Amino acid sequence: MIELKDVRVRLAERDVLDGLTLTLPERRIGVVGANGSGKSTFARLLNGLALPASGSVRVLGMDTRREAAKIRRRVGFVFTDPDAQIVMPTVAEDVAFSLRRKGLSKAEVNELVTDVLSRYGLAGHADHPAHQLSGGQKQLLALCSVLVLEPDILVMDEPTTLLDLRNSRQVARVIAELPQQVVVVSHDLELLAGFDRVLVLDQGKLVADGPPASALACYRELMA
Ligand SMILES: Nc1ncnc2c1ncn2[C@@H]1O[C@H](COP(=O)(O)OP(=O)(O)OP(=O)(O)O)[C@@H](O)[C@H]1O
Repeated sequence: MIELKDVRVRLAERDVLDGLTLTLPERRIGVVGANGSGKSTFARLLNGLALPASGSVRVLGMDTRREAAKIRRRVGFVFTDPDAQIVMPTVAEDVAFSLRRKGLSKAEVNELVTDVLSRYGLAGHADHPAHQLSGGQKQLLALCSVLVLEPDILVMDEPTTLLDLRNSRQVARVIAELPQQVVVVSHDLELLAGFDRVLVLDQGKLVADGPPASALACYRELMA
């Protein structure tokens, strides 16, 4: 559960989000809006990477201002650029690196890594250099490295921006099958069409909020 109460975010002496009051219990939540409308800032609010200047953000019952470290352990964040998230030389090592703080044995780590890579079609690439994967495979690897930690909530900032239609659809299928709550910032309207709820931001304000059909119609009108 995610709850925002009268949230305002200021960056460089400007309100980039304002007046956001939301309760988000749905499993698949999309966020759409023009460039610069505040979507990434909204995503960053959900794990305490951005903090409200006023109002409050509560995630899993915790206030992001007071318990950001705890929240970050339970909210997985997938950034737009997978290269920024890949830190180890090979695919398997990169996923294993995510598990370094879990205190698991080598065999347990190997089992979890093998399992997540095979679930997302990367098993054959386990020993390949991570930076030589295609853009889509890198995006899947970044997702694997977050999912292996079994977060309670997954936040994704434009997860299909770099992808062709086939890989976008693969990520859409992955998202559809995930058991946890997922919040996705995206310009990919095909992806968001299958979600439970879509928020439309414009100049830092929530201008539409509802099922994808009506929210995306509002977004299209805004962009016309
Ligand atoms: N660190 C920062 N310092 C100052 N201003 C910032 C900072 N980060 C973002 N902004 C500003 O806040 C506003 C919202 O940015 P944000 O990245 O949240 O928008 P967005 O909707 O995700 O945009 P896009 O679709 O282009 O990724 C923009 O005007 C941006 O210039």
